[in-house]
Amino acid sequence: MGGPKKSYSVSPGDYKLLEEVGYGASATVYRAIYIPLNEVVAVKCLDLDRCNSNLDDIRREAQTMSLIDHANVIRAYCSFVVEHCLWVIMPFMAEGSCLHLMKIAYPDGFEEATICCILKETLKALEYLHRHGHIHRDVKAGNILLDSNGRVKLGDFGVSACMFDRGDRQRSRNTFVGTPCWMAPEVLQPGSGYDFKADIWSFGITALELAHGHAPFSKHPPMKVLLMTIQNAPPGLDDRRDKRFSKSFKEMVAMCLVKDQTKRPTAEKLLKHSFFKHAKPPDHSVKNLLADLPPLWDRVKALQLKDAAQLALKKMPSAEQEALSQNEYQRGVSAWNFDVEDLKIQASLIQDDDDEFIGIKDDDENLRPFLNDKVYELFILHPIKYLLADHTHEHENSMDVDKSDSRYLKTKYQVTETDLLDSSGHEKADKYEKEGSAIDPLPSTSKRDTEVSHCKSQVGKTRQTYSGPLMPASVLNHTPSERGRFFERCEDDNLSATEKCKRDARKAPNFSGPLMLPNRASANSLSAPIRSSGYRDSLDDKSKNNVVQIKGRFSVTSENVDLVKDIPLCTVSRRSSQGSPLRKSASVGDWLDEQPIALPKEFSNSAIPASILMPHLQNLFQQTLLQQVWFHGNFFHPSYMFSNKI
Ligand SMILES: Nc1ncnc2c1ncn2[C@@H]1O[C@H](COP(=O)(O)OP(=O)(O)OP(=O)(O)O)[C@@H](O)[C@H]1O
Repeated sequence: MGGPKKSYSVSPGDYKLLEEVGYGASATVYRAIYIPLNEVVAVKCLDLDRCNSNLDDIRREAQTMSLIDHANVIRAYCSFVVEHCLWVIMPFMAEGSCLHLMKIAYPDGFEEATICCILKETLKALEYLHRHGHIHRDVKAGNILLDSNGRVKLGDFGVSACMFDRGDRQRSRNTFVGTPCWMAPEVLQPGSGYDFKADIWSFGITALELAHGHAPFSKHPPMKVLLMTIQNAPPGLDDRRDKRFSKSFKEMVAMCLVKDQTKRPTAEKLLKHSFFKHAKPPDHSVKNLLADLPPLWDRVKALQLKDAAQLALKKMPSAEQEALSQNEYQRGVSAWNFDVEDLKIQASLIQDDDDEFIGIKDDDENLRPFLNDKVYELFILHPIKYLLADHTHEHENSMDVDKSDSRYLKTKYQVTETDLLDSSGHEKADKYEKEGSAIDPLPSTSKRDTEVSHCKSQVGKTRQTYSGPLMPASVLNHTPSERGRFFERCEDDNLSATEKCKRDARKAPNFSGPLMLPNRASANSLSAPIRSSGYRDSLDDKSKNNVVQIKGRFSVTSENVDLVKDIPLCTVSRRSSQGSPLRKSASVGDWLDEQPIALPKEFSNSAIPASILMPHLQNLFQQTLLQQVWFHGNFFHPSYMFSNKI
């Protein structure tokens, strides 16, 4: 928009990669200089090793992204393949995502005026995308990006959706991408198709995320999130709990979070809602949020550190973890227990909205026994305070940190798992419980110092939370050798940025991003109508009949979807809860052939019994995990995964 478009070369040598400014399930994002124009850009390095897609398809998808032309949507300047990566060159959004901003400085969410402004800009982006036939499919605070002027753009459009797909084009159009907490019920539910209204649901969830600092159900394991989305009443702003928000905000959110997608408003209509009438311009209200924050890359490192600490906790042997997380285990919400009976228990434990608040602080709270109070407060609860402080004398009691604390804070980010955890976490937990106070930090050792100096930001890239990731048991229940492998991935300062990028692309997978659920080909059957208007006419007649989804200019159809062919079957067989054998294919289609999942009419959206939902959801998970097994080949061996109760 506005002015002639600059052109950007497709030569990697023209880009100098600088700091890492973001990471997601499929990509690492760097700040970079485009040397010919001496301009700062963002380079998103997508890992091609993990998708096995046809490169032409991926390129075409990226080109589609480059045609996007709207002030509120991130546009790709160009894209090209560099060894194992697809590099997507984009405008650099210097303040990163709203999610990062909340995590670092606004853990309880933003004020209403700010939320209103961010949401309005996001809605304009959605209105544009929908009008042009795109479904974003991953609307969330993590994909709402801010620049230094407070401008708001919706990012992560298009490419990531295709990155996880495998094989031919038709098949790739039959894969759903999303992140559990933000996924609309119809997307998860057997027997229903979905369309652009799924974005409106995600938009409503994003509104709650911006209001509270986290998405509803975000601390629950993905399986439970799926169940809650389908079975519970829609989340919303509560009159009692959310007194600080206006009636019109609450009403607007409620309109988005209607389970029946046909009753949700379009983006265009929503823009006319009274809530958005008095939205302030972003350079006013959003820019204020950004004052006095450290540079994005420092924030990202701080968050990686926090994630690493949380991950370190989760990597503890199960007995130790159990000692710390008795409550969680008792509630049946341990992350990766896929036993159907257990899942039924989990479902029966889902009672009311308050449930989501039980777990909100779990991750942070779980770290408490292992950290000195001040370290805990600085690093975990208020990382921004630490970032903003003068660390020149951090070894000398700056910020009132004891000398013993500063062993953990040697330099800003040089803290490893070893620093954060006692070698005997269990003992520490016991001691903590007995004494009811924080435990003194471990003495620093030379070995630890060596590890510290070698491991920096890499650890954070395997972040894992309950809200987003699908993390197989094999990841959580690490064997010693896997733990070793994890911490092998240390920063080598001698690597050039380009080498770093290439190296990152080969890293172990990160499951913390979007959940990819195979689209249900039979469920989204020929009869599944596209409920959208406006862009349907652009589809040819043949595809109209079989449309299950529209993605970009491309329609998703159910014909020619041969999901079984050329996808290896896993050797392990398994039974559904009804006792029918499920074939272990990476596709969903063959399973669907054997196990039609259309539900009897009497089961309304919110009243599907767990006994019916469980096999379905279990299957979705299973398929997703199988996808991951297939993608990552040697890294996760199916037999290992299935031996872990999946
Ligand atoms: N153009 C940009 N400028 C600055 N930061 C960016 C830019 N694009 C992405 N980021 C940062 O990088 C993070 C990851 O990017 P992105 O969401 O595109 O990756 P992904 O692997 O597709 O993520 P996801 O897990 O959401 O699918 C974002 O959350 C954001 O913080």
